[in-house]
Amino acid sequence: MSELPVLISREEVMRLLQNDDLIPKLESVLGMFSKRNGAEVIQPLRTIVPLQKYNGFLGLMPAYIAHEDILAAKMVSFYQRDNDSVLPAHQASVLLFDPERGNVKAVMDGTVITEKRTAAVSAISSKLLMPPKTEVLCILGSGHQAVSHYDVFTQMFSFKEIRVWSRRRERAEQFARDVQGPVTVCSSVKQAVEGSDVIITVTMAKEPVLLGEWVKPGAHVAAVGACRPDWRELDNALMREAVVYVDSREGASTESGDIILSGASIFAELGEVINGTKPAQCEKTTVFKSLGMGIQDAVSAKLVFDKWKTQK
Ligand SMILES: NC(=O)C1=CN([C@@H]2O[C@H](COP(=O)(O)OP(=O)(O)OC[C@H]3O[C@@H](n4cnc5c(N)ncnc54)[C@H](O)[C@@H]3O)[C@@H](O)[C@H]2O)C=CC1
Ligand SMILES: O=C(O)C1=NCCCC1
Repeated sequence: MSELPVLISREEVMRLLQNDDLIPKLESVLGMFSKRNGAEVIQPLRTIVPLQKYNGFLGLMPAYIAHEDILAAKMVSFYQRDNDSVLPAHQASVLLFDPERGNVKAVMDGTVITEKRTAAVSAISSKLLMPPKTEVLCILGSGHQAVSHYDVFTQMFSFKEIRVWSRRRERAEQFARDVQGPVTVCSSVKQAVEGSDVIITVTMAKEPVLLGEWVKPGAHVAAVGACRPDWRELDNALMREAVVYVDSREGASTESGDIILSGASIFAELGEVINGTKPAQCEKTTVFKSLGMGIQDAVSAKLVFDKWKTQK
């Protein structure tokens, strides 16, 4: 009989999953994915179960990475909650399997994995696509992803100024108190965005909050929210003027309202830039439209499990 799976808590995932280990693994798997070798990386389009009654969704995200022999599946629920709801917007678990035997080796918190790997991928997009001289970082939204993005961006880059905007100013002020280091709280998106070199959108908006007319030519936008085909964070002007990069063409063409509804064309996947088969057009305004991928969760879960084994 196979052994029972180990349970790895949120706190342990938080401690064990470090950006220094995570970023090279993500770069490598994104590159592998973009080679479209179906025997090497298997990641079906995520299945979404809408929960209309509760204004929510359940996403199922399996993946297999052959040369590292990683088989994993994340289940993630996400909800459009009222501003004052005490319930979390996103919750996730990751199952890590033994690919040979088929048993589950570990069940671990996937919420922290989602926060950290999403922010790490945005940091990779910025490393590749931001303008050579970057001084101002702008974060639109002040929730969980805002915090994880702040953490990895301040670890990897040095900005002269970091700005935050949130629908409610007091949330942006709370964010500024919670993070380590100075943050300018802005009263409008326009004020936050104008003059920024890197802009991160991490909101639950369904309509555009970021307008192209405010964006400095040559800036890089990491667009993380709006993960449904009828949701938007960016307006048509920005989507059509910028050079658009994505994590997965299939994912973006199916799930991203910013891409589908604007009619913008996708220039490249991040993995193609990593592989050197498509250029990083840093001199132009660039948008990285992130949707999230099962392979990102799979490499994260394997890192957590391997570290957990050495430390138990
Ligand atoms: N691309 C990816 O891989 C992933 C994307 N996401 C997406 O990232 C976004 C942020 O996620 P979390 O930080 O975990 O959520 P959260 O609930 O912690 O924070 C959401 C933020 O959006 C703001 N917001 C809500 N409705 C808004 C509106 N109509 N206009 C402007 N701001 C609004 C809230 O005030 C809050 O600051 C969500 O859209 C989520 O679905 C989350 C996980 C992975
Ligand atoms: O990749 C993920 O995980 C998610 N992406 C879109 C929104 C929910 C979680």
